[in-house]
Amino acid sequence: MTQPPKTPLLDKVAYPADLRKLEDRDLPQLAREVRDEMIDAVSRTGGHLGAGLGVVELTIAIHSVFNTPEDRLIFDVGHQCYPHKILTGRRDRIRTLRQEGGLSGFTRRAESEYDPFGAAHSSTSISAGLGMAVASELDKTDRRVIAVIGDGAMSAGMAYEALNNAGALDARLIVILNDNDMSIAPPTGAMSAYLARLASGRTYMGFRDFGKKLTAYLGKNVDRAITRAVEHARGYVTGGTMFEEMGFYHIGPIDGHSFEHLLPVLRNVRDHAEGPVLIHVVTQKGKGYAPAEAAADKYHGVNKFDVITGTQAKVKPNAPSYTSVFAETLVQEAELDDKIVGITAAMPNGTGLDKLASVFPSRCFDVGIAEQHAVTFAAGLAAEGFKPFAALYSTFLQRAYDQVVHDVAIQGLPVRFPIDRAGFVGADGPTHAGSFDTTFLATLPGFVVMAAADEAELKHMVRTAAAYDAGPISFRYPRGEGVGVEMPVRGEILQIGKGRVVKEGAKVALLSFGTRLADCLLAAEDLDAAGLSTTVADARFAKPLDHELIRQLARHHEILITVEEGAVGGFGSQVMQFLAMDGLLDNGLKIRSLVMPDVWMEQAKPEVMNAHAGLDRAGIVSTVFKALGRGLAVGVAG
Ligand SMILES: Cc1ncc(C[n+]2csc(CCOP(=O)(O)OP(=O)(O)O)c2C)c(N)n1
Ligand SMILES: CC(=O)[C@@H](O)[C@H](O)COP(=O)(O)O
Ligand SMILES: [Mg+2]
Repeated sequence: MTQPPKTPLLDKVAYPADLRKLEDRDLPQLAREVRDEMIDAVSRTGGHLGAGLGVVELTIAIHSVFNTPEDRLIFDVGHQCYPHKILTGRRDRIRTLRQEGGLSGFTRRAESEYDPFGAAHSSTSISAGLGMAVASELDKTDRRVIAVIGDGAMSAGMAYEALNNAGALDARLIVILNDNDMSIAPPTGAMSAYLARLASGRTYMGFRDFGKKLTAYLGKNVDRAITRAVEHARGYVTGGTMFEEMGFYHIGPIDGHSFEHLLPVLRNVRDHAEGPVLIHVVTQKGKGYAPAEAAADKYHGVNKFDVITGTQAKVKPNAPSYTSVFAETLVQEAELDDKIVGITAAMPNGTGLDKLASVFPSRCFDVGIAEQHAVTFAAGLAAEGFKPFAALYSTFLQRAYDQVVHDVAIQGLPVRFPIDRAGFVGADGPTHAGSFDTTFLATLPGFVVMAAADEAELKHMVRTAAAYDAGPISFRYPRGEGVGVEMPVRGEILQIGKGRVVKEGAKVALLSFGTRLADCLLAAEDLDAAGLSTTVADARFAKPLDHELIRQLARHHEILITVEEGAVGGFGSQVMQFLAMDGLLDNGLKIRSLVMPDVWMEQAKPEVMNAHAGLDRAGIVSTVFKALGRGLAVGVAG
């Protein structure tokens, strides 16, 4: 491990107020030191590296020019905010990023007054900023609001809804479009191509001169149409037509790594802008760290790494990851069925759909950060007889809920929903936990909702989903590696609504939905050893439920425990509702539902989060003992 870098200038800058005492000529040195500090910190913690490296100068320039935190600075997604955290009183904890008990990897209101709006999901900054700008006008304060949004985040519909509204309201909002020509993967879509044209066809302008000219044109009482015509005639403004037509004053492209470009523009905008302004800033993801600059993904998200070589720590997996099993099985099925197509919302690598794209490029679609569109696009394909797999992370599927309900479920369209990152995801914390999918899907009439207990089950579920044409169907699986079970050459088609008994017992029944099955089996060992003969069943389906199986478990056991890595309202609630309506609760059955607790659980390793949630072996055993009114037996896990 290398020593932390020497940072003499940064050592004098704990807060933006310190930064504002520096001369402009000191800022490049400060930027070098912030970069060194960030690289060192992330090399120890892992996390989002490339995006933060790309906005070091921009972050310094904004804090230097604007009066944060009184002026509001909002980072879209928030994964690029590490330099901001270093400069806003959190440097002493920067090496706790994303660790249990440490700093969040995103902006969070609870963490600092310099984080006026929390994020982690993309494309919310312009809306939130507009709300704040309007609040400032209503409150008659003289506050500036700055939203920094990436070119990837600009692919989401919500960003355009906000631009549309901001232009109409003529609010005093400053949008900085941080264009590094990258999303997590290379960006896709017509908008990305448009930005690339704006950025590449022009040279950066002479900004000292430009800054002076800008002054005259930014006031509220200025007729922007005349101003624009004059500017175009004089060549002060290049491109940007689309933003201008939406009512924004568009400046750029400007070099986001040059303080000479950034400072005069930001100062002019601060002092003179009255209406909405969009500054198109061009940056390089991974800037200033050679291994990141050279990497195809620009080190978007990294494990711990060696600072000298850039080599990331690799943990040797014991089993294939769920994502890779899904991806390989989908390719296998797609080879046999040309109606299968894949859809990702800007997560080709994370969902494994890059594998499908490499084999069948014309049958795999990266639609950008556009989950709502992804789902309705899939619905359109399904309506025409295709078999779309809309592969989304559980947390991002939340954004497309009305599309799931209105465009897919009500019409009974056979869209397949592979749901990755279901359950606790670890370092990304509560914004990314896959908590709610079972709850919000199993409540929809006609939906088939599955969860894989291990990687072989996942293979069966991919095949089952491919074969199922009667309506929407989903299957969830977690982040990380599988259990290490033997894998079938090809998945089986599961009978819809049928679970399986994995281990027979007589007194206690553990009914698992998803990958908690492994802990149920371990808990059963402890319970058997304590004289409590335990049955373990894998429900496979939260909808339709296996009524026969549940009846059998309820009738022949004293206690029934459901276990799932999801929020209340999901599988356990479905089971409870069935038991209640079937009269099976009337005969003294002891039933407990183990779910994620009703709090926003902070980041930690997933196994730690499961233990805190009482969803691990010890938690299951302890629930059984409590239900039976017994203390924990000595020697039993816990
Ligand atoms: C709604 C939503 N979908 C997907 C993601 C995953 N995601 C995080 S960052 C990112 C790329 C963002 O690209 P950009 O805004 O250009 O920022 P950059 O990393 O290039 O700085 C994606 C797809 C997300 N955070 N939120
Ligand atoms: C910021 C963001 O939303 C993504 O970068 C996310 O952190 C990726 O998560 P995985 O590492 O689970 O793919
Ligand atoms: Mg980008």
